[in-house]
Amino acid sequence: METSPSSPPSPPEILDLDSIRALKILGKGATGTVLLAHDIVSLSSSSSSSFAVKLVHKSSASSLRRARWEIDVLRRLSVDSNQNPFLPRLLSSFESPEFFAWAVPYCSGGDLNVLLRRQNDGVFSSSVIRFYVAEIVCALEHLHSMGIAYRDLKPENILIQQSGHVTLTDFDLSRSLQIPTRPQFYQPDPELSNHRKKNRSFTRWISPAATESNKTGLKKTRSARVNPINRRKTSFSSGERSNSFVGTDEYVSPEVILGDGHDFAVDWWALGVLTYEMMYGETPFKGKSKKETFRNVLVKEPEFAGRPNDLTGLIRRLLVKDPSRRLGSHRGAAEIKEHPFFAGVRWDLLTEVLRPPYIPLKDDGELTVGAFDFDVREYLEKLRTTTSSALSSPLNSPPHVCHENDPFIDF
Ligand SMILES: Nc1ncnc2c1ncn2[C@@H]1O[C@H](COP(=O)(O)OP(=O)(O)OP(=O)(O)O)[C@@H](O)[C@H]1O
Repeated sequence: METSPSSPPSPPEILDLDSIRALKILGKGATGTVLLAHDIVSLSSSSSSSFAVKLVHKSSASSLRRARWEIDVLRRLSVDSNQNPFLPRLLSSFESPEFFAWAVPYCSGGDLNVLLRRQNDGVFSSSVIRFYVAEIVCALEHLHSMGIAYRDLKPENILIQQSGHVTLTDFDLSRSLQIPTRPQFYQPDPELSNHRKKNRSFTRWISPAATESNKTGLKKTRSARVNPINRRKTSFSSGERSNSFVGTDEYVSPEVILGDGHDFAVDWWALGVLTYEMMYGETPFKGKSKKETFRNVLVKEPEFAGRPNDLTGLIRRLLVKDPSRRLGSHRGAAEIKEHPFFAGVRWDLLTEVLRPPYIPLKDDGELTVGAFDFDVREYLEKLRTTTSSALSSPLNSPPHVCHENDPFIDF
């Protein structure tokens, strides 16, 4: 059974659109536009005073519902006891009859998809994969412990903070599910929390070519949503499962395609696809068409070049088609953390790693306040009066291509 979020924390600050200016468009997805903005009242031109503002037009019942839900999740993540270093928090929000706008911390390093494509051979080394996957596991563990299945894990939704650590973004497809009551599901390892030493093991650098931030384009490259091939009506057999059909086709799990209901294990499947993509530069089940991709997801076993090792072993265990046998399905993230690929990882010290694989350059010129900034209200007015596909930005960014085949009927 789906659960409604627990009682909302105290309301965050209202985002005052008259006191902010936008510096550039950071990205456009199916539902929203994300701007880099700064507060003109604070009079500071440093990048640390900048933040990201997501704008969503209430163009349909589904965009309204999804934006409300995303703000709700962010609000819950902002409560002191729920804050996590790999998840965003809500800085402020604003709602008009036509729009939602909300501010979250700015991640200056772009997304993992762009970073991966900029590597010479389009792949990460296993130590870099270990670093990123470890942080993503912690983020998912935290969401699951709050009863939230993320359901949209893919490289485009993993942002790199100025510190080099990751942040998950885009919670509009996430969903509240009942937290499993299995013993030890979310028990942290008491051994780990006793030690607080610095860990410098992840010191490998990524190609310098990656130090440019996302300049390859503004829209997400592969954010096409999947079409339902089987949209059975909800038939929950247990309170922990959801039947809505969501995700991105190459990342979608077998149980979602089959419409059998799904739970937190969908995130561990997507983690397997993501890890495979970081290792080989391509996803394991991609076909020539969506239909072929789904068929592959259902019947094809992932192919691994080279000798088996801990990394391929981890991926294999995550890409088990039966969700009840998949790594993570019984004791959650604890099972994944115990996998030999992570041997030696100090889970409690991830944020203290001094040199993550890639640290974005500090102000690379994009944040020159006053040079190109534009009025957010004027931009909203343009959004209102122009169809999304015809809209061009004040900074001549490419037109937004919308990939949506709205899968949210059940949402
Ligand atoms: N905090 C942030 N810092 C920097 N860039 C960001 C931030 N939040 C979002 N972006 C950029 O904006 C893009 C779109 O953001 P987001 O995924 O939230 O939008 P969306 O409309 O919900 O996308 P989707 O089509 O997947 O639903 C991201 O891929 C990223 O490039």
